Amino acid sequence: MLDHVHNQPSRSTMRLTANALTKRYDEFELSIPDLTVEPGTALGLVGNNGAGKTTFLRLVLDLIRADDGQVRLDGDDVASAFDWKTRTGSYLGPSFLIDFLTPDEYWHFVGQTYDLSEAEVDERLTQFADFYVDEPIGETTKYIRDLSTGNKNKAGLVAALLPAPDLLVFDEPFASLDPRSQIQLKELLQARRGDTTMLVSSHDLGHVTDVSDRIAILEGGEIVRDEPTDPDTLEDLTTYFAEAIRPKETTPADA
Ligand SMILES: Nc1ncnc2c1ncn2[C@@H]1O[C@H](COP(=O)(O)OP(=O)(O)OP(=O)(O)O)[C@@H](O)[C@H]1O
Repeated sequence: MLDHVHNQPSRSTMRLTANALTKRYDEFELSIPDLTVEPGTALGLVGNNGAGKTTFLRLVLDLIRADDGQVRLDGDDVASAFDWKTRTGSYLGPSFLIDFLTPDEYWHFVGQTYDLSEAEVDERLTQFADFYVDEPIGETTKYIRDLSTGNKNKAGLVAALLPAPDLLVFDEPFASLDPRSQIQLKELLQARRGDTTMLVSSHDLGHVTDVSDRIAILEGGEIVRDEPTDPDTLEDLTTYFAEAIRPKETTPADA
């Protein structure tokens, strides 16, 4: 879609809704009765190992099928519609990568799938030159399979950001990145706030708070808290998880 005043692609971000969403694995059940993420909102997902964060993100991306309910993006059920795929960038981990390609080859391959020309991909990659520093962008020679874990993740994160999608979905995007890259990634995500709907799962409470408008806590497959971020969010989250390992002391009056 073109913005005819500026002859540029017009910005439109995506609304995500989940209704009666259920996914079962043996003893585990993810159950999200009703969730809406408004266009341009960044939703952070936190929760202990096995809480269901990745399962939810995989359902959003139609990588697995729900047992009940659905995820809709701008009203379209992700399990049957296609349009959202060309408007979504995602990176859930190294299994997303094609590891017999170099990062440059991979980024151009991804660019083609989003109908970007070679020149557009090259132009867009310049914004990541300080972020992906293992080898200069445009001159990468190492195959993805030979990269360090952090550099693999950076190659995947660049590929997700490259198409400037309306929806970004990231699972543990800060994992294995060096501190400098973590700060740069935060800046890259913060620059898109308001323009892009984002789902970001992370165990780094500080980073996820910094890049999110809302934080949802998942516990045992359910969203047990979902609140806008504010200056107290990081402390509140830290207290929440600390209390899970050190339950509040009971006072004599409670006994
Ligand atoms: N393909 C599968 N087959 C069986 N069980 C699965 C499968 N995928 C996920 N699970 C189970 O679903 C539950 C939720 O897993 P999930 O990966 O969504 O959690 P998570 O919150 O992302 O955890 P982590 O923080 O460790 O990444 C776990 O009990 C997990 O074992």
